[in-house]
Amino acid sequence: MKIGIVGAGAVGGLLGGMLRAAGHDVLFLGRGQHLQAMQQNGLLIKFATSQRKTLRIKGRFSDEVKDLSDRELLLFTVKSTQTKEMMGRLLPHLKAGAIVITLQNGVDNEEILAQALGEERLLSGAAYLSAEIESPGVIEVHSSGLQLIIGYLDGRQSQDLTRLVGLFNQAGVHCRPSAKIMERKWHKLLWNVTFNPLSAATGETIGEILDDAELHQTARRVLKEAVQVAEALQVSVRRDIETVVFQGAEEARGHKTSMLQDREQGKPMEIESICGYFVHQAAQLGLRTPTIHTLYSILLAIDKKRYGQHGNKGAETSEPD
Ligand SMILES: NC(=O)C1=CN([C@@H]2O[C@H](COP(=O)(O)OP(=O)(O)OC[C@H]3O[C@@H](n4cnc5c(N)ncnc54)[C@H](OP(=O)(O)O)[C@@H]3O)[C@@H](O)[C@H]2O)C=CC1
Ligand SMILES: CC(C)(CO)C(=O)C(=O)O
Repeated sequence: MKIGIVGAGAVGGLLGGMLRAAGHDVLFLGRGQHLQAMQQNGLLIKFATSQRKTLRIKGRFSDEVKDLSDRELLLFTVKSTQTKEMMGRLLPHLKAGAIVITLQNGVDNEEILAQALGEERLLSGAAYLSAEIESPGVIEVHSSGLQLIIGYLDGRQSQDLTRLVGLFNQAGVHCRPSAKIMERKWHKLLWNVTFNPLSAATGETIGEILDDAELHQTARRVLKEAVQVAEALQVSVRRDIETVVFQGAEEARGHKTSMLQDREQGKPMEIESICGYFVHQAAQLGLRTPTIHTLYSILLAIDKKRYGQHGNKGAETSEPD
């Protein structure tokens, strides 16, 4: 199958690399020094916790969106700050009938992508893995497992879905289908909103947040506010969500959230998708989310300092101060 990786960073590079290693024809779209390093030496994937310690991937690495025009499957893995712009650039080059899977965090990317593409060939996926670009051309994987749950937005079961699930499993990525993918994405988002903004604002790891009595209570307040918004939006939230989120956090004690990594690396943070989304929905629903709102203001102020008046929204084209 001809596969294209739209944003060959941590998630895209890792999953594309696994698919390439399984024998698929993969084209990686990237940019900057990371792309140059991949073009020169291939992509190196280091598994920090697994027996299979490294994987050297030789493939096609490009910064030209038009090179994706013969791809049958596209993994959409840019940060959510770049969703709209990237989809706008990709759309004119998409092969008729090509399938797109977004593996981004948050629940708002699907709306933007569906508006451009329609829902017929759009899937969403929840990626349970932890990876980062360690240095140009090198991706380090921190999680011991790589898990994906994928599905069509309307819950449709189809041969295409079965085929895609098989494709990932054959490549060593544990994948299962879901008829309720957006419910899954919401559950992941509830984890992300609980820890990502707080960690990015304070510089603390998950374990440090759990061990600090004040921050721990703040995280619990964030989750309560977020669940209130989710339920007002008719999302079916599991009853034991608090237990599940905080148990999951215990298992990720050493983890630096992607938002904190972005802050430390001078990259735009996914403030709107992870945090602003709740603030804006709450405002429309007439709900109060004071803890989330405070974190949102702090993160916006951080990005304003780094990127100027437009903050995160201007970050695609501005360099950090
Ligand atoms: N990392 C993780 O462990 C997990 C991440 N996620 C989610 O997955 C999504 C992707 O995250 P992640 O992989 O960490 O992000 P990365 O920043 O590592 O990867 C995105 C890549 O896309 C590149 N890119 C952006 N715009 C363009 C462009 N116009 N042309 C070419 N390349 C481009 C980026 O380059 P540049 O750096 O120059 O912008 C970067 O290399 C996010 O929504 C994240 O929340 C979900 C689960 C786990
Ligand atoms: C915790 C993790 C890595 C999910 O697996 C994540 O989504 C993040 O840090 O943003």
